[in-house]
Amino acid sequence: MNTLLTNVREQQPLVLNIANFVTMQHVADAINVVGASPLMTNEPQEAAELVSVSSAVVLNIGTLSEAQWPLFLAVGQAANQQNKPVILDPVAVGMPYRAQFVRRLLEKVHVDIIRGNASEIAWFAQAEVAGRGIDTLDQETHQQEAELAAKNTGAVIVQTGVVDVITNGTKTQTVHTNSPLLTINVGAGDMLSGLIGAFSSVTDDYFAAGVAATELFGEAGERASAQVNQLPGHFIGALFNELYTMTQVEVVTR
Ligand SMILES: Nc1ncnc2c1ncn2[C@@H]1O[C@H](COP(=O)(O)OP(=O)(O)O)[C@@H](O)[C@H]1O
Ligand SMILES: Cc1ncsc1CCOP(=O)(O)O
Ligand SMILES: [Mg+2]
Repeated sequence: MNTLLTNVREQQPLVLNIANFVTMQHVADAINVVGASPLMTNEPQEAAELVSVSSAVVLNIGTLSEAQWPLFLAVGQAANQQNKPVILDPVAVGMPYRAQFVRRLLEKVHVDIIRGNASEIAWFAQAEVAGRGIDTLDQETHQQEAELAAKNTGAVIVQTGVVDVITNGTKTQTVHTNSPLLTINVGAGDMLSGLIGAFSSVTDDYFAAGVAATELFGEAGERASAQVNQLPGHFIGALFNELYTMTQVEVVTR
């Protein structure tokens, strides 16, 4: 049994999410079925009190707005003040408005883990990896960009792709799973960011939390893809069933 997964199911940590309105239901469900407890908010005035009952905070910029700046700031700073891990999902951060928003945010909030696709992670390395909107167009593994992003930000980087790369800038592991349906499931990355929130709630080793969550999610995706004959229509249900029932994780991690 994956020990961190056991800890999540035993401790049932509350994960506070500033979610995007496209995938928030799937993110809440993914956190819930794995054994943790999701909470979403849109009110900066309750930031400190909600962070006080949470074990981790996930900031997802997918549908951000200038009106939400006080919310991101209040929740991020409350998490820093209360020593709760902060996970950033920088959806489409290469776009100019989002880039300046994240630049401002990183000046005010310490982020512990950044989970993104290769084109999003490349932004933190001042590099370019082809992307369009929420997606990466480049299927190569960009380990150097991920390692530089970690050094630049001081965060653990979880760069997802054909091969997932987890790095703190000096130590790097790659997770090898193959579930193409995850790429065409809008919200797959958002769900993984939520799971990383759950796993980083039960350990101070955010590198290990990133690896364990990525392994679990990748294997659940593989198993679910096989169950639905690689068709997307019923994939999310099969994925939740796997996240709910899996106890063993047998992926290849190097
Ligand atoms: N080309 C791919 N083939 C198989 N799995 C992939 C591929 N790209 C990403 N994944 C998987 O899909 C999930 C979401 O990753 P990704 O699509 O990179 O994030 P986002 O949805 O934020 O763009 C991850 O679990 C990742 O391992
Ligand atoms: C389509 C879309 N637009 C803004 S957020 C979002 C969902 C992004 O989900 P993911 O990054 O997990 O694919
Ligand atoms: Mg994404």
